[in-house]
Amino acid sequence: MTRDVAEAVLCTGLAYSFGATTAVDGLDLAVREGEVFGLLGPNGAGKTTAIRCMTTLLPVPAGMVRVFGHDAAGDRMAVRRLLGYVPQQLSADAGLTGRENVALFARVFDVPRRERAERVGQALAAVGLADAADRLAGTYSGGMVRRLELAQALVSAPRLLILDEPTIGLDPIARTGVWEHIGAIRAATGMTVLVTTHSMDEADQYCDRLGLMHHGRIRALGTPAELREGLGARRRAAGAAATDPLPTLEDVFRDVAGSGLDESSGDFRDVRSTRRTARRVG
Ligand SMILES: Nc1ncnc2c1ncn2[C@@H]1O[C@H](COP(=O)(O)OP(=O)(O)OP(=O)(O)O)[C@@H](O)[C@H]1O
Repeated sequence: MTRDVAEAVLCTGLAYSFGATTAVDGLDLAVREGEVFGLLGPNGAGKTTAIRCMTTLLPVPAGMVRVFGHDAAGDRMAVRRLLGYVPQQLSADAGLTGRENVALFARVFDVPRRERAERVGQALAAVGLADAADRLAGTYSGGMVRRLELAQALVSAPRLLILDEPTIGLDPIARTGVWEHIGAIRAATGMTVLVTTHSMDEADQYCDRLGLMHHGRIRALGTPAELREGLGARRRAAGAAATDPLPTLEDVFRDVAGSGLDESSGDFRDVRSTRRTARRVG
């Protein structure tokens, strides 16, 4: 047990299938306490399914997932108390104000009644929504909705924040805003962050370490620089000139995922994702 405690998340041979479809296929992963860990991978790689297992939303056998040493199967409530989760799907209610949305989560997560109003105010301030707190969420821009969802996840003061594609569908300024708030909150609290993203630029800029998933498993793991340099070294060993430019993260991604980027099934999923986002922010 003590060996695992420094790890915010430890997945050991994590496997999950939907009927005949294997979504996660023996995932081994350790997310270290305090880091921002990015989970990358083409559409259908199994990222969301893996995350849903970590959050206990999908049931897994004992021993496959531990969160700060607590087993996701045997100790579900302890795991849930430790984490905040921002799913891809809209979790804010357009008919409530920002403050009411966050207060709802405070109640659900058992924030003590006496502390609730203060904690809700703090969470809204932490994501830059103090001034807009009493407006209906239906009047918010896409970036504000995402930050509101961040506040909902933060109100229970989680040690681990899990975000599934937090910037999808947002313009560049709103994206930067979301990341800056995540960075500031993490600096203030030491919280661990696990994030999925399709943006190589964001992964490079904001994540301490990355895991590239393909067909349900981690295929490459390291800091963005380690991943780029590793591919560069393999290319030189295979005959590339030493003067060739260093590979980009996108090159690393293509090297790992190969045809996964071009699968026609990915296009449909992409479109579905984008539509989902358009609906959320519309
Ligand atoms: N509820 C479900 N029922 C059946 N199959 C599912 C379900 N959810 C996911 N899958 C399948 O499991 C596999 C992994 O999907 P998952 O959503 O975990 O991938 P992902 O890496 O998160 O993809 P994306 O980047 O598009 O979000 C895919 O083949 C997908 O079609």
